[in-house]
Amino acid sequence: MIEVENLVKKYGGHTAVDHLNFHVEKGQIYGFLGPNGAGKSTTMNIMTGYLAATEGNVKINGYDILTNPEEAKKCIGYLPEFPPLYPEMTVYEYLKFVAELKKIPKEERKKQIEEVMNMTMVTDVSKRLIKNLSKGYKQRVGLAQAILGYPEVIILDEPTVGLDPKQIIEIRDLIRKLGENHTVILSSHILSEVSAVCDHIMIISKGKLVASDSPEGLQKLKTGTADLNITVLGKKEDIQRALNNIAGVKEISYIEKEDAVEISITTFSDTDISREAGIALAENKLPVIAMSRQAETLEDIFLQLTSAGEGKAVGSARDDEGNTDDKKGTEIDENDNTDDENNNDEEKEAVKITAKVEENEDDSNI
Ligand SMILES: Nc1ncnc2c1ncn2[C@@H]1O[C@H](COP(=O)(O)OP(=O)(O)OP(=O)(O)O)[C@@H](O)[C@H]1O
Repeated sequence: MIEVENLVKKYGGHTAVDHLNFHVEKGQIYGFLGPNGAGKSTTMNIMTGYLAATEGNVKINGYDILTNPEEAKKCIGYLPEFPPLYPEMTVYEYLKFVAELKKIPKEERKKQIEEVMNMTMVTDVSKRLIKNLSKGYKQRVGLAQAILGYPEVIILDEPTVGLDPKQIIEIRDLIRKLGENHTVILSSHILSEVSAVCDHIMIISKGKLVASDSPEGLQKLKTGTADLNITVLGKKEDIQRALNNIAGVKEISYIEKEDAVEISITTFSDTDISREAGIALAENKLPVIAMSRQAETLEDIFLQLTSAGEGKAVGSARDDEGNTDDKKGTEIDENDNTDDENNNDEEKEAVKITAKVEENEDDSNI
């Protein structure tokens, strides 16, 4: 349905998209996931004919987007990161204008406009000027114009940005519904967003595809470990002695503070030694002042993939022949993240900030 081959985009000396290859099959929801600046919008703009590639090509239903743009574009509905809305038009006028541009037969226009307005929940504001709508409602109008004409492929660049939590859930439901009859590709920098709705996730980092798999397949990239962090009052030697005989410990490290020791114990995720460790420390009169256990999450994998090595392929990314690479996780070069440790921290921070923004998103409705 969509074939992206050897795609490269350079902005001056900066390579935003770096030899991307992937295929999109009919009737699935694909998530294009990557941190800010990974190259998602650039790739989507090239796929939809908004931007020319430096190298490589994109075919939609066999039509080359560069040499046969009219036929290729007929198959696509696109919600860009910044939807090209006309602020002086009402919602209905704008959708009518888009329906004309998309050459939807006159007798079908009214019905289709009403259907997509219902689907995107903008019927209530159909007579309002677009410039007076909130960001959330503008985004829905952008989505409505992408769906008009019911194209085979719907491409959505960060479709839930600027929406409040309730609207995010509504738009996710809508995307799931669209996925029943359309191929949908959506981009996001939020892992929970794509894992909630997508059948297949492509992770992009620094312009390269670093993983391409189902959410379940990506789960398998987990190392299956959990970290138990304990802060104990006492001497390191006494604590070491107390914890010495506990089975199931993969790794243990101690950081000595003034009168306390911070212990970090790595175990397999199905082994929880918190109770045993607590008892052993209590029996040795070593007071525990804090204890927490954290299993590795899909988010950790996302952070590892987008900060490790310079975009080495993992997961089952297809090669040019459509073969899949089954060596899941084996090609992440752990020694190759020389200057990326800081990025990892920055990205962790970015993920935290994103989560906060999602939680606090303003719901100023219209
Ligand atoms: N017109 C442009 N001129 C120069 N550099 C650009 C231009 N557009 C994008 N870039 C750069 O290309 C890289 C990829 O940008 P792109 O917008 O595709 O990333 P993204 O993954 O969509 O990020 P975001 O989620 O922040 O939109 C970034 O480093 C960006 O600064």
